[in-house]
Amino acid sequence: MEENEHPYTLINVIGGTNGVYEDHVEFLEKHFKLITMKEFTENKQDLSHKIKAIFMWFHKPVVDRDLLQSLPNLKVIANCGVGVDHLDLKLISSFGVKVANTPFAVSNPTADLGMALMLASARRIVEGHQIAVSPDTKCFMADWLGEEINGATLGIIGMGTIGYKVAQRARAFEMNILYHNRNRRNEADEQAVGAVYCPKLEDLLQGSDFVILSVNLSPQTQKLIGRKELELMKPTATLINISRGQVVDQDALVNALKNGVIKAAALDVTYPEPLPRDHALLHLKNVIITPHLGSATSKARHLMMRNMVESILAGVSGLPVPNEVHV
Ligand SMILES: O=C(O)C(=O)CO
Repeated sequence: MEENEHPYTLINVIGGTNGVYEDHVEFLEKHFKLITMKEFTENKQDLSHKIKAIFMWFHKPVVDRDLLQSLPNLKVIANCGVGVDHLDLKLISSFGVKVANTPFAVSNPTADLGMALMLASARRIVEGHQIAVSPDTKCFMADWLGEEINGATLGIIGMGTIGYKVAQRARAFEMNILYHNRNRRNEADEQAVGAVYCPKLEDLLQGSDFVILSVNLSPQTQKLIGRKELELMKPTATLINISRGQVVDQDALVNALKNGVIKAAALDVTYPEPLPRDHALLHLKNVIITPHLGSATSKARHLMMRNMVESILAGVSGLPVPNEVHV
């Protein structure tokens, strides 16, 4: 393809662990002329009218009013992942720019990770590994007792695509399922996984052995789980977060974990990420933390990239944008 046939796009990070991998770059280059943020900054005059799309890989580049003003022909921003809480959707839409995300690419691996965290916490996998590899360990199969999840009650807060996939998995583990969501799911969906709707969050919190957070971050869900909510949970319960760190009041969580208000937490997300090395959550024995691994599988990352390319190609051609996020 000739260079001038390419719709222009803007890509920020290439290479590195959090970047766009080499084979992904080759794939993108089949469709687009790629311009890095650095190249754009150094040559704004020439490039600003040419750029029609932003390829947003893990929150980069930062899209603010200045950037939007400097890209008069921008049509679409494709965001990797489902969460768009780092984007000011109203501002972007006021520039006539569309935003797309990749909800289907991330839902299975994120739901899998929720189950992995629940099982790891219940069966003390991380502690078990440390015991197994410790030079001081003399005997196995002693007192490292955990809990079984079958027959336990899982409360799912946020029954969107990811929450529902968690429910499907939990059903296979013979768990009882409660859920709380803005909108109740239809009867067929509920029956397929045996989920019971809790219009009141407190009923879910009081009745669950494991509580998993799979809500979007919004002003309504910011610090949804604070001191009051933690105190409603069973002292034997575990909190699992696969949504966003800000959904939990972390100071309240630290207190709850230190004082036996709840038993344990398993967190794929924190605020900030990573936590400062002296943060209390990193030093509590009853906490497992993973570094935001929800969508971190090679299958998901490739699918994300493919979905983003599809959204950009449609957006720059004025066609309906697949996976458009509406304000
Ligand atoms: O898709 C996202 O936004 C995620 O954070 C997946 O973990």
